[in-house]
Amino acid sequence: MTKADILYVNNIKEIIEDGYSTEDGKVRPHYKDGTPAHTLFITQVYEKYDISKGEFPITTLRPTAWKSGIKEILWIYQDQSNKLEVLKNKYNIHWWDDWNVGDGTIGQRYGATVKKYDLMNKLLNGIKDQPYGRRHIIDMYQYSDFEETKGLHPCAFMTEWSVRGEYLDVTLIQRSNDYLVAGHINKIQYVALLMMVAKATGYKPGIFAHHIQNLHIYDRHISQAKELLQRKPSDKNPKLILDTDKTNFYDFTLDDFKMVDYEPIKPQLKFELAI
Ligand SMILES: Nc1nc(=O)c2c([nH]1)NC[C@@H]1CN(c3ccc(C(=O)N[C@@H](CCC(=O)O)C(=O)O)cc3)CN21
Ligand SMILES: O=c1ccn([C@H]2C[C@H](O)[C@@H](COP(=O)(O)O)O2)c(=O)[nH]1
Repeated sequence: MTKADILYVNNIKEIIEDGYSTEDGKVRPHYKDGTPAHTLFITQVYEKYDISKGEFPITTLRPTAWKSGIKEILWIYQDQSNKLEVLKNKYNIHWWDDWNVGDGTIGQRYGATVKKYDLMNKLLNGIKDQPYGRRHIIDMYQYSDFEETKGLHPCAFMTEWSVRGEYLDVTLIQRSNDYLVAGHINKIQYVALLMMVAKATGYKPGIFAHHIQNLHIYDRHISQAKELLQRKPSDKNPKLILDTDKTNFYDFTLDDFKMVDYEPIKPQLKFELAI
């Protein structure tokens, strides 16, 4: 059982047993049939994985769409796009379709924000020019962007980066996390980003930390959560590897990544999305 599996099971148990229910109030998301999508949630969850010591945040209790997750990261930070057409045609990902704001985009959000403020280049140049700087931050939570267009506010919205000798560490700050639909994917995505930024700036991937303000399970996902608690994890310790000589951040592709020792428990679970 990996560290990730232990934390995954503990968080699911804590949410089911001690989570606070939103049923006493109004909520924004709803299911396709119009029913409000309530959650059980816990707050201020913090996890730390030392990638340089072989720790890796992937659960083996279910398959994780890690390839699609990495492709979404390329869409945000390399293409710096908010266009669903790019996500579909270039990467064959459809999971943002329900958040089309009406013009084929997800609004002035995520990749469009990275582009508007040139956040990725500022980060890469900042780390190269002043390694021990304490201002290496990407912040996609921009209120002026929210006023510009409709759209879901970014969930995994901020990263803070630190050089520590030969290592690069990152903290992902996430305001809201749909634990069973995206929780497992979000972590892999940002380890992949850590690996790419580290390679592009000449460091080794160090510590990945993740702070989640509101970690929730939707009411229509509770039976799947209980099913996960019944499963026995794999005895393997999977790892993601970025295996390439490339050093230009914008040249990395999915094919440069390999997942080794990955034998997740099947079958995959199905979820009704809260929109
Ligand atoms: N309620 C909610 N949860 C989310 O996780 C979420 C949103 N809304 N809104 C925007 C995006 C869309 N996200 C999604 C939506 C669906 C899948 C999903 O269905 N994943 C399946 C299929 C993977 C595949 O296509 O390969 C999975 O097995 O992980 C994943 C992330 C993450 N975000
Ligand atoms: O990368 C992502 C994107 C979205 N989510 C989830 C978290 C919430 O369940 C919804 C967003 O709803 P809000 O009411 O805006 O919080 O999407 C995620 O977990 N990861």
